[in-house]
Amino acid sequence: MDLVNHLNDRLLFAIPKKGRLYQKAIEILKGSDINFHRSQRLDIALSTNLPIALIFLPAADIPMFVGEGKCDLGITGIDQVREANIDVEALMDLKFGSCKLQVQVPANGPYTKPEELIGKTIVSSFTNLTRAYFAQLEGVPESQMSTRVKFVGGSVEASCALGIADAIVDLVESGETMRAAGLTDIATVLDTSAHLIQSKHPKGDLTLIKTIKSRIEGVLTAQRYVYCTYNAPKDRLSEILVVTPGRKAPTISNINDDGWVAVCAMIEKSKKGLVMDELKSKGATDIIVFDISNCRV
Ligand SMILES: Nc1ncnc2c1ncn2[C@@H]1O[C@H](COP(=O)(O)OP(=O)(O)OP(=O)(O)O)[C@@H](O)[C@H]1O
Ligand SMILES: O=P(O)(O)OC[C@H]1O[C@H](OP(=O)(O)OP(=O)(O)O)[C@H](O)[C@@H]1O
Repeated sequence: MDLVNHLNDRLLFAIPKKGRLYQKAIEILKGSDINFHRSQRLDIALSTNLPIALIFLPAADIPMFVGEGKCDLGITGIDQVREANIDVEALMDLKFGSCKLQVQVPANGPYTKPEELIGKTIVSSFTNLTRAYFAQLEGVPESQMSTRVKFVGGSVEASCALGIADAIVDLVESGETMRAAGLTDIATVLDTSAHLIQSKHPKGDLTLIKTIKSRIEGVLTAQRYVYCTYNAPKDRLSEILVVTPGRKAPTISNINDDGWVAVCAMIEKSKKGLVMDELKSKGATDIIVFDISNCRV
């Protein structure tokens, strides 16, 4: 099938084609019921249930495609958006791909503060952000800065050991790569995570964009919350409800026992242990927690 000829009447949605963001981005699409079949080695996939075409691109190229309006929506790291210095709308923090862009130096070397690197050589894949950071540190425009910034596309962490850099600016999540290369961090240039981004001048159907956004919000909410239900004695209800206020308010239903009601509320997954302990200690019984597979909020 000539896929390119099927793109005109579809909303183009840019997705990272590989790397750290790929798997989680695919999970978001699945959770949002955006079904598609991607043929091997093809970077375009037509959704089978919505007028959407998924365009698989390197994470670093997505800001440009969305910024220039070639794609209406995209998923990429906010680091890539800032590095590309392209004007797009950051619609939503997707809460994955979280890491820091950091200044790193040899752990047993002479540098302990970024100011000590002024006039030295820094290697990074994020040369624009690195230049901007050191120009600001020097207090001069980039055209006048003395710090040299060189580009390396990958394995940036090897640059100091190989003698091409005094320091690097690279992403750190667990810190394993940094420590394995004998480096330590001395400053943070940027905190980043994956975002849903939108063109400032979308060409596609605005209602569809709104629907996609609401579905993705639903996926994120379903990941963050669980559904909690329990029975509560009426005479302690007010103190028990404080524990599970719900997103809007808890649902309270009568049950076939005059002294009791059933309560349902969404609670934060990360707090469920504490919430269940507290409910029990205040007299609630039959406390059950369910995962939420999907929701709209
Ligand atoms: N260790 C990490 N932890 C979390 N997020 C990361 C990490 N490394 C990168 N990211 C995020 O993923 C984005 C893409 O990085 P990645 O290293 O996957 O790039 P890539 O060049 O597309 O893939 P590859 O490294 O496989 O060539 C980064 O811009 C950042 O937002
Ligand atoms: O702090 P950590 O958990 O070790 O993660 C940091 C590493 O992850 C990224 O690289 P990636 O592994 O994606 O490969 P790359 O160097 O080819 O980009 C990043 O560039 C760091 O090297």
